[in-house]
Amino acid sequence: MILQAGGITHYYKNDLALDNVNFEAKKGEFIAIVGESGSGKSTLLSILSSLLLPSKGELFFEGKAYTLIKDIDAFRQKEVGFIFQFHYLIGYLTILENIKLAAINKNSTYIDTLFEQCGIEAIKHKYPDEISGGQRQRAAIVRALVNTPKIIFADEPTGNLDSRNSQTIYKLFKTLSKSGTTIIIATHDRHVSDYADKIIEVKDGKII
Ligand SMILES: Nc1ncnc2c1ncn2[C@@H]1O[C@H](COP(=O)(O)OP(=O)(O)OP(=O)(O)O)[C@@H](O)[C@H]1O
Repeated sequence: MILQAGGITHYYKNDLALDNVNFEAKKGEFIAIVGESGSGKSTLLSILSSLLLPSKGELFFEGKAYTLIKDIDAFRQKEVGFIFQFHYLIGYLTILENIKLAAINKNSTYIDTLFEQCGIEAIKHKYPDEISGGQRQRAAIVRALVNTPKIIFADEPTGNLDSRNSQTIYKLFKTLSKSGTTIIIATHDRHVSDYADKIIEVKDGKII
């Protein structure tokens, strides 16, 4: 297992958002966390990705407890990648400059390969407001991949895309997972079941 979580419980002040959740992901697995609004998907994803500390529970990355990871900043920069509903690209920079900003290793050949893989090589010198929403989200995927993470976490990555663009993103996730990157996404979109290896449904803070 690349990621294991046990007994994850989370409270926001006194409100229970997650109740004793267990979760595991294998290398190269594409897992979708689905559920109604407010069910706890984002909270679970934030905890799994180390952005939020749970009130209770244990997390392990490649068998090592998160609490024992000495350099959590390096972990977030190198081992995992993040994609959000809003791409957070910087409007003053071209797509390529946005990617290079995030890249530890600025090797252009590797970055070009990612652009090709995500089908957006033609727009790399454009600015975010000159391209479509689907292209912006694919640029955010290139950025998430640039430091060769082992796991990609995506929170509502297709939340502002139409169904055609959503399918392109899911297909890309599927291809990435087949080449060994673990993909964990939170989404309302049940069409993801056509692509994901595993669907986890969250309801009222519990996995059902
Ligand atoms: N920062 C916060 N402070 C207080 N309560 C919160 C906070 N974030 C989430 N909650 C509450 O925790 C519960 C789970 O929220 P969460 O955002 O994880 O659900 P979700 O399934 O991702 O919802 P959505 O699909 O609408 O994003 C909800 O009851 C929500 O109101």
